[in-house]
Amino acid sequence: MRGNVLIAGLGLIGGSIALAIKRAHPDAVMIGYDVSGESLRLARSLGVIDEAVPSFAHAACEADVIVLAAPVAQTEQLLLELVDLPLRPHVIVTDVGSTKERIVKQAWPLLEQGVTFIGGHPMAGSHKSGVAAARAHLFENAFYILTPTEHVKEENIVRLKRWLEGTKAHFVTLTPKEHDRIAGVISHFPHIIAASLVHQAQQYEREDELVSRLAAGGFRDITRIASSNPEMWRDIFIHNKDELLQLFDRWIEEMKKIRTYVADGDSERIYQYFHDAKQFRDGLPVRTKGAIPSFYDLYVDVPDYPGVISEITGYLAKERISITNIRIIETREDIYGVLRLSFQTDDDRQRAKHCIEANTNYETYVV
Ligand SMILES: NC(=O)C1=CN([C@@H]2O[C@H](COP(=O)(O)OP(=O)(O)OC[C@H]3O[C@@H](n4cnc5c(N)ncnc54)[C@H](O)[C@@H]3O)[C@@H](O)[C@H]2O)C=CC1
Ligand SMILES: O=C(O)C(=O)Cc1ccc(O)cc1
Repeated sequence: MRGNVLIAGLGLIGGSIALAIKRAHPDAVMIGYDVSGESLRLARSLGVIDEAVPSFAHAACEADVIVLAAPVAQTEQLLLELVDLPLRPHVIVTDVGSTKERIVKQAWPLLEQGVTFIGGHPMAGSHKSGVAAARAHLFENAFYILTPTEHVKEENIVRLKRWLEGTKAHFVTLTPKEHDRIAGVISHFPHIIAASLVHQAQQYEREDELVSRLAAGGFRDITRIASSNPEMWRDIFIHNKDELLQLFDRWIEEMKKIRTYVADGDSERIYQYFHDAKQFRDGLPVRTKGAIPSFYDLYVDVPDYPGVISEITGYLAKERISITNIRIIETREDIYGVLRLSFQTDDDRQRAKHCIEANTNYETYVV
């Protein structure tokens, strides 16, 4: 498809959407806007956008598709800015925010003006942020929720899906309320649990500094998302307050229940508790990418000679370090190294780094 695609907010998600759209529609002109001049420059130099613009309003009026990819509070502001602008009549406005009810509500004045707004949420990402972490394949196989209101014509939903087909995501239509309820359980609330576990460990560490030295394995796995962007999660919690308050209440009841089993030494119930959780979790559909992405990348500056990849994978295989993805990146001044290796866990990545450094003279980088 041809046309001007304006991405407002060039971070991890805006950048990844831009790359995915360009991959499927090479003739589209990708135009970027960001309040941060640095993000804008970086997006341009990484080739994530074709043009960087200083004015959102001006670019919006020339756009055929507008993707709002700022944090949710700023997305509300951007929606306000769009009201009363002389937008192109066929423009499709969408967003990528992690919450939907407040955003869709904020889009009502636009919808009433006859502008097509379709709320969106690609349900994949990372605890990383910024355009440097953007990938065209970030959303492959992930669910991409759309929350069109009844104002939106079916043909425009189809048109948006075509624009977004390079994401290779699976589109699912939900109401904004349904979205916020489900995202609350499986995405938002777990971030509070992860953060609270970290807080708890930090309090214990005041009594014994061994706590953080010994925190590894399971603790690191379950608390990975506590390293996410605090601003982004603050805004999500403010937006999805009602659902989250209910989740807090249910979680407290859940903790009381299992606490009683432990206090009573009720081994059968404790066993059953873990057993049932394992059964449900083991039955969850496995996706190669999506809600829990593997995002532990190591860049290796390798010389350009045949066999260099098998040399490196050979060293890793000897130490039984599994690689989840391997890719040669075109040499560019602003990308570290040329070989990108992805691992399932941070521990694997660290082991790989030591292994490569021990066996070769190649420089390794964790970005
Ligand atoms: N990080 C993740 O894993 C996921 C995030 N989301 C949603 O995507 C949106 C963006 O998140 P990320 O890309 O992770 O954040 P990010 O921090 O990587 O990027 C956000 C970008 O928006 C820019 N920005 C802030 N205010 C702006 C404004 N008023 N106008 C234009 N640009 C503005 C920032 O300068 C930054 O470059 C959020 O709404 C988030 O809820 C959705 C799915 C996954
Ligand atoms: O790091 C992770 O696994 C995430 O939790 C990614 C994520 C963050 C926000 C979303 O709205 C959707 C997915």
